[in-house]
Amino acid sequence: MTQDELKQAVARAAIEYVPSGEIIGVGTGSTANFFIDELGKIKDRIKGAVASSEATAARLKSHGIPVFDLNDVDSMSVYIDGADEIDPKGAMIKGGGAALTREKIVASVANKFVCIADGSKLVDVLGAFPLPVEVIPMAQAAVARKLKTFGGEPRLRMKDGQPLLTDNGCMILDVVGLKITDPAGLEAQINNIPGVVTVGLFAQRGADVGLLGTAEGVKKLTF
Ligand SMILES: O=C[C@H](O)[C@H](O)[C@H](O)COP(=O)(O)O
Repeated sequence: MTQDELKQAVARAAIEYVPSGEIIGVGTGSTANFFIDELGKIKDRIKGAVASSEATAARLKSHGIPVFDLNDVDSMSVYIDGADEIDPKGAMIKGGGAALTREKIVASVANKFVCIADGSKLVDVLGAFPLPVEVIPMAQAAVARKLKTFGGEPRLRMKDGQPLLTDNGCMILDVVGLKITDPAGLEAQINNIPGVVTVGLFAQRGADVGLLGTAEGVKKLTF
């Protein structure tokens, strides 16, 4: 099976977690995109969705799925999204697609986080994937100096020769070479650096369910 087929399989499996008549939270990225395409097939069953990025909002709308402003939604049963890495306790690295801040906000309002990913994303220890940190632009050099003290090498994410700007008008530092043995502790420490908007560690609020695509089928993990 190709990686895309594995992503499609978990996207289909996630439909089981979509409650009828409700608004759900929807993540960002290639796996989330496959999920949105599946959601489009059952769109009449749901009231709508809250999007974690402009790209996701556009894709939801292209399927005719109503997109709600988070400020108009008090709670959601479920948030469904991909991950760059997930560990055996459900802690994740996210933000490879630069959507980490809105993803963390929307996920925080949902009762259940369902992580959908191909099986290669399951790791024993987080950190082989560079850890994204969204920063206020005027603070990026100062934050980078602080991040070095954690033992990693921060690199400013670029696009077309310019620093990439997120949906929030901020920049991303990707921290290479971290071996993350205490994800929740590191999440708190990095979030505490002035100028950091969000760190792409989702450990204090990790996944509740993992649907992982493998050649043998979709494996379900509960955390
Ligand atoms: O910012 C992007 C998100 O955190 C994605 O959920 C993550 O990068 C995984 O993306 P993909 O499903 O494309 O591997």
